[in-house]
Amino acid sequence: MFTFRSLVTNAISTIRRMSYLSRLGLSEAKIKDTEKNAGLCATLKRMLEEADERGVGVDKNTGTLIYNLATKVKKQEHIPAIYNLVLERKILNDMQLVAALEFVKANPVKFEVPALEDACGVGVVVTPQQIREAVLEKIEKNLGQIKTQRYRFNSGPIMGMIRKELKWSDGKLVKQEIDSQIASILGAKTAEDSKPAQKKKQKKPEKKPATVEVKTEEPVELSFAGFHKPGQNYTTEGYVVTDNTMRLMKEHLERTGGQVRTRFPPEPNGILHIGHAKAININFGFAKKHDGVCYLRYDDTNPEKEEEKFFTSILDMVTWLGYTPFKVTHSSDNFQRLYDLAVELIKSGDAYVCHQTADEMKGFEVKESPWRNRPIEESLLLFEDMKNGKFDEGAATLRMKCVLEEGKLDPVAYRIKFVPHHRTGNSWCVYPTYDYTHCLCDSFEDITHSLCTKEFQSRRSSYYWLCNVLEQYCPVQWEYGRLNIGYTIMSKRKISKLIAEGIVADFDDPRLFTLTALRRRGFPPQAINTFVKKLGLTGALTQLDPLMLESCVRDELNVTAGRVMAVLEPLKVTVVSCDEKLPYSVNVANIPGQEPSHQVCINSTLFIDRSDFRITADKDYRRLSTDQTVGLKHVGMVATVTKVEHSADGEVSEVQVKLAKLSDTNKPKAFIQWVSDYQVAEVREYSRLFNHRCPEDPEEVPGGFLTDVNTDSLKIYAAYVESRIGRPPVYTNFQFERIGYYTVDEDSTSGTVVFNNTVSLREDSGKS
Ligand SMILES: Nc1ncnc2c1ncn2[C@@H]1O[C@H](COP(=O)(O)OP(=O)(O)OP(=O)(O)O)[C@@H](O)[C@H]1O
Ligand SMILES: NC(=O)CC[C@H](N)C(=O)O
Repeated sequence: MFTFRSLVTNAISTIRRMSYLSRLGLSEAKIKDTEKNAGLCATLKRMLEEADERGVGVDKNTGTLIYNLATKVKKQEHIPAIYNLVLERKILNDMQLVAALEFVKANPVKFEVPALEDACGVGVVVTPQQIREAVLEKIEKNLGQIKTQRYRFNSGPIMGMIRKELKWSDGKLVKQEIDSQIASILGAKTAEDSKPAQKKKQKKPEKKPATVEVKTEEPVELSFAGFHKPGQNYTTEGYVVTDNTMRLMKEHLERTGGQVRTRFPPEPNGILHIGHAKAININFGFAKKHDGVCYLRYDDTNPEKEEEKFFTSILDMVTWLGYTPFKVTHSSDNFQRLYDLAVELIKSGDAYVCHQTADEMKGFEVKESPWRNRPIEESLLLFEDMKNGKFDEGAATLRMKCVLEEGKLDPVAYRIKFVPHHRTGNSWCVYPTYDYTHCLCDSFEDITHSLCTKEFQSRRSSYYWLCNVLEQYCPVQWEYGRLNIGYTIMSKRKISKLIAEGIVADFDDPRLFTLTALRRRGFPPQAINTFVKKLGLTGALTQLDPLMLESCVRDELNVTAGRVMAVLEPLKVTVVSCDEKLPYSVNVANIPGQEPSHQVCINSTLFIDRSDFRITADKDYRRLSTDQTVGLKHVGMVATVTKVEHSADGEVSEVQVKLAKLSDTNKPKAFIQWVSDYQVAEVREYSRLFNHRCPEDPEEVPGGFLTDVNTDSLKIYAAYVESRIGRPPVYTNFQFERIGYYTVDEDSTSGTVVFNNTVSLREDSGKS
């Protein structure tokens, strides 16, 4: 309950806090914000006390410098050296302060004060005369523009150039000088000068022609801005510098020659999905861009889930996406080395054998292990017992004495599993965990950038801690956003469920978003790479719409897929008369605007799609009917219906037409595809496997993802396709004119080609 006394005490303490924070010249809002950060408040208080002890007055400028130093500095131990320069009035502005902070960041272990002073321009005086002369020179160079643009002239670039030339000049003085020199050239502002600038009329973008455009765009590139240079690990946020850091870094650089080294580290417990394509592009792409190398490292520390077929298919997919690993390695290559280091970790008192159960360790508010402080000798013996199979599974673990970011205490380094390993057989019954293995394997491989998804951010502290405590070279971990796609699921366990329920055929069912499924559906690897690159390193945390990926696929196939005429539901058309002698052939480019070409031949029997004929046309219907003509693609003919035949059940069974040469007087509303010399092919049409964007979200789908399955996601047609294409190799891409893109499926036989629908021609018709 609030008493009058407590209210008064609170008010007094607020006034006290306010009074020292307000000495810094901060706004009230900033003071309120700062008060929320007890650590920062304590630092600021200490700094002000020091200024008082040394008798240095704190004016507004010094106040701002103090506040900026306290908030921008990454390591508390760097404050005294820089603060000293502030109190000695040697650092006078923010630019110098930033330079000082940069300097200490780049020299984390030791630095001499004169070098620091040099780096932040202590004692460098830029006189008003120097500023005047530099401004004059730039103004003269831009005189023409200044006179025509008058007060609309953008002086920003001049300002930038001068700040570069006269590095420690006072920005305010430079700006004043530029303004005053411009004013002396132009004289007072006129009424015209004060009018708002007229916006340039923007030309309406021209409507895209319906024909195919040849892509001229540069390939999309991922931007890796912000990543550190090899050797500069210690400049990165949160990196921990120890007495060994610089020595280990020097040795690392001697081994690598300063080369960028990354790794793509999948667990070989399933096949890769579209999310992994992002990880592959980031790891291989970054290395490639910097003439570096990327390892493919199988993170094989969970023996029960690993299978040979996964190892093979992972490498297969990396290669398919166009990347070649520098070396293929395995975490298990290092099992002995990792074990030896674990022994060292126990010896240094940084790990212990624990007998808490998995349940006791779960959650975040767990109690400290009662075995945490057991004698080192005891842990050494017990760890050996663990290795020698003297404990049951779950009866003992090796735990590291460190705290994860989220407050989780003492992550497990080793657990017991009586499971033979795919590569090491029965040699081991203790297996290292991700937290123990990953950073050390990165270190052994001299990885410079350990790139992983955001959920590993909370493991950064244990990553750095372990490398440092074992005195191993410590790479830098960088995180990027996970890629998730809507209307599908990617978890291996859930896909297995779909297979078990008979909803999809296997992991490579073209309705899934695994990489093998996308290859089978005809998605070109280049399109997948472009999609991932367009998203960039960050990316939505929510589900992206698959339409974005499909659009990249269309762009790619538009310029690479050969054109073919096909009809999914054939309707027989008999030509009763024709201006040309039948059969009649023409030459058609395989891909518009490109070589080579092929012949299409029309004869007196042809087939069109059922959807392209109606008995009568309404005003929106543009294709063939008894009262409307239609053009036949490529041959320049116009069809007019002369008779319609029906089968016994009343369905249209045949249409008879006469064909006239296309002329200025008989132009039809539309041209349709047709086939004369055809082969029958099986065409599989797919639509989304799930009805909701997030089938795993209980709010969207309370009944669970299995209840959200679209039961109509596969349709099979016995289509007629131009016979000239014969038996094309599996994964050959085609555009079925006016329908969509298709690829040859591996189920094709010597008798029948099976096609999978890749995407429709246009986005809207792709929606199910
Ligand atoms: N959806 C995703 N988006 C981007 N990167 C991913 C995605 N899924 C996994 N990765 C990254 O790919 C690399 C190898 O992944 P690994 O197969 O071990 O991950 P995982 O999380 O087990 O995948 P899964 O989603 O199949 O469970 C890791 O660096 C991981 O962070
Ligand atoms: N750091 C990482 O990239 C994590 C890789 C690891 N194989 C995992 O996903 O569990």
